[in-house]
Amino acid sequence: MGDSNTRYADIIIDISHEALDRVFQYRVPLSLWKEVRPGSRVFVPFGRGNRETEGYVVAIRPEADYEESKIKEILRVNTEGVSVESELIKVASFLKEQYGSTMIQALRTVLPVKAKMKPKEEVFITLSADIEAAQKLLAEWEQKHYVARARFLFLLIEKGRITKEEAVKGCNFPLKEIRRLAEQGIVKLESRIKYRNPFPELTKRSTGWPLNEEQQAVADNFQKDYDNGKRGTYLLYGVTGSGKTEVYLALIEQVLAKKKQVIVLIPEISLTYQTVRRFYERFGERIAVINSRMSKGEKSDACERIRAGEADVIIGARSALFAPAERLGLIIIDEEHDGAYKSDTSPKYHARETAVYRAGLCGASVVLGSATPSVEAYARALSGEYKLWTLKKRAGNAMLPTTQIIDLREEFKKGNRSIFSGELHKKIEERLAKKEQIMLFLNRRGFAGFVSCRACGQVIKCPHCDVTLTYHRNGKLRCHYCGYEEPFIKQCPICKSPHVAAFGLGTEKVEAALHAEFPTARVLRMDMDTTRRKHAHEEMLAAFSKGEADILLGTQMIVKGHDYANVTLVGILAADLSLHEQDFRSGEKTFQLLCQAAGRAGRGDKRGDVIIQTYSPEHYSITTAAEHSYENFFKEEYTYRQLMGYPPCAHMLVILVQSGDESQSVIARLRIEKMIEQSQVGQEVPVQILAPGQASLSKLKDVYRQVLYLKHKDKETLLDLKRRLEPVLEKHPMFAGITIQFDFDPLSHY
Ligand SMILES: Nc1ncnc2c1ncn2[C@@H]1O[C@H](COP(=O)(O)OP(=O)(O)OP(=O)(O)O)[C@@H](O)[C@H]1O
Ligand SMILES: [Zn+2]
Ligand SMILES: [Zn+2]
Repeated sequence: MGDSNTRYADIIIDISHEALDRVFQYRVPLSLWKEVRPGSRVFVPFGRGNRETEGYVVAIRPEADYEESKIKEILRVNTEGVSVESELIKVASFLKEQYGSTMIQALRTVLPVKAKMKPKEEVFITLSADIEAAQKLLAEWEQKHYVARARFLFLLIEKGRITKEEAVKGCNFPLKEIRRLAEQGIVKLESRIKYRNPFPELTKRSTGWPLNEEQQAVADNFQKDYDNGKRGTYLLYGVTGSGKTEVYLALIEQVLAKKKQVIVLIPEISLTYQTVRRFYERFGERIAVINSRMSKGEKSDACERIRAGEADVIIGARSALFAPAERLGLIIIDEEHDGAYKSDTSPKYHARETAVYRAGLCGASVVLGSATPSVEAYARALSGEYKLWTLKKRAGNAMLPTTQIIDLREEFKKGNRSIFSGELHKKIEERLAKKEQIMLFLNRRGFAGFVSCRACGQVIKCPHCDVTLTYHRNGKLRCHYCGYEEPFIKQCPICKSPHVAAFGLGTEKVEAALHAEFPTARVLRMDMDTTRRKHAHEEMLAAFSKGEADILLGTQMIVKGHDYANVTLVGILAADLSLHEQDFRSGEKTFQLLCQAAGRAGRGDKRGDVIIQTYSPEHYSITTAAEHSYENFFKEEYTYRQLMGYPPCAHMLVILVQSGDESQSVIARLRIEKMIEQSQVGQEVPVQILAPGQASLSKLKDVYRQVLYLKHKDKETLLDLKRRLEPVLEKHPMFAGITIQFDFDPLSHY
């Protein structure tokens, strides 16, 4: 055990991704105990000459990993100003603590990418003359035997764009000559810096729409708090099409006026031209976009601009939360309910909580926006932890669509074996005749083989867990929460119908049905298959928005934040697929999908219709979505979570145990289970342990996965348990070669 009079600090010297594996240990002198914390900047003797070098403290420990006599001491703390790195290291420490991971994993998550060398400025040459003129010129030059010149022009015509090197070195055509061609308007020279603004053709508009009354009230409220120095977390709950983006733009303007920076998080899939251009139109060159398709160099460049303060509106997906903004004043999280805000690799952090933590460190506010807030966020808004803003009406003249629920069991009884109910069929024909557009949405979640009865809609569930059983290749039905199993009987337990089957309905099948029933309709199918190619997703949406198709058919990916004025019918083909996922959040996910999908209808001047086809017309997720009533949905859902002890009413910690050896993974899981059980003896309210054994994804890339679920109403109790467990898991010989991951309040099942 460590002497209680010693304290050690893990320090990183070179703060870049590449060097992150290397942590150096130093002793913290007693006089510095108070000051030295994760994130502190300190000076230490480093290297052979013990040069005084600056480093960052990333962790404090009571024990040393090396021989005591070899450990050097920290010299002093750098108190000059706070650096954004210090802040991000504190965030990493929070991630490790709250979500469970190693400090290195946490640091790699938060620290900005630094490319070793900044990318050189590259000069590109493109044609400015039209292609026919260029070809004529090429023929002329070839005739005159202008070899270099002709070679250059030929290459340019072929490739459309070449680099200066290709021209000068490859074609032996001097830069001086290229410049002359540019002066004559034949070619154009462009420097690579241009990529910073992907929308050079857009001109900055100074103002947007004048805000309507509801929007203005929100903007005023924020301004008042901000001016009074009040910072906090706000939940902007605004129905689909209520103009939340316009509100964000107004809030950003207020914060920029205070010379602060803003981070705007958008789900990756919505990070499209359509959304980003609205920010460009308002803020022009002050924007930096960070997305996962960027190269390391581009990311590093964006980070440099942010740190230098050249860019002060940062837009990106989840990881943009860690942008090195030194003057951060506001973090906006759009579509706050989206599952993509939770990381699926360690540390499995949630951007919402992490944003609130980071904002707290630097005196920023957080605005969460959604038409269908997560149960977590709304519960916190009701409890007063967040401030709630509501937009009840659609912006402009648009009205919320009318919604009709169609019971697919009735259709089956009537003898309709088509994918489309009679009502939906009729409405599709009407829209085609009127040249209005249609979106058909296929709920593909929970596709993985839940079993239901086509005659009565009954879904086969676990008797202990209120989740669906899933069909396994071994011919059994299984519960992924508790491990319960039963044989698959091809007869409905309720109505005795033999039409019991693992459910499945693919987009291709629907497309074929559309062609058969509506032969003249132009159909655009959007799913994982048709959008694999880069930019395919955006191109298809653009084509649909230009009216190049009558029907857009797709999965989840078509529901996100699109704004098409001509869409007046939205059909949801099988609304309940996601209801039967082996997941306590399935009711919430279904409600969100339905509302967001329905929200695409009638956003222009014409009122929209929504048809929801389902086998569970009485389920509250479906009825409340049809009423556009988030409040009613929330009441039902919250009661259910309370009853079952699910988040946010209680907390859940998943421990995932992985090993290449099956029996080792089982033994390790059993060992942990025993340790936890023993630790709970005598506890007034013990942690509840659910141990289904193998995860539903029981083997992944030859790694066996065992899982434990821990439940307790106090988050602290679970965090404390994790804290006590971690050092044991690290050192105990039983866990050598075993990977153990934590997931706090999971968003998906294991
Ligand atoms: N004050 C306003 N006056 C007129 N039109 C507006 C106003 N504010 C927003 N709009 C328009 O209303 C439409 C919906 O706005 P926006 O996309 O911001 O809504 P949203 O709340 O983000 O919707 P969703 O959650 O469905 O994505 C847009 O076309 C927008 O230009
Ligand atoms: Zn069960
Ligand atoms: Zn039945």
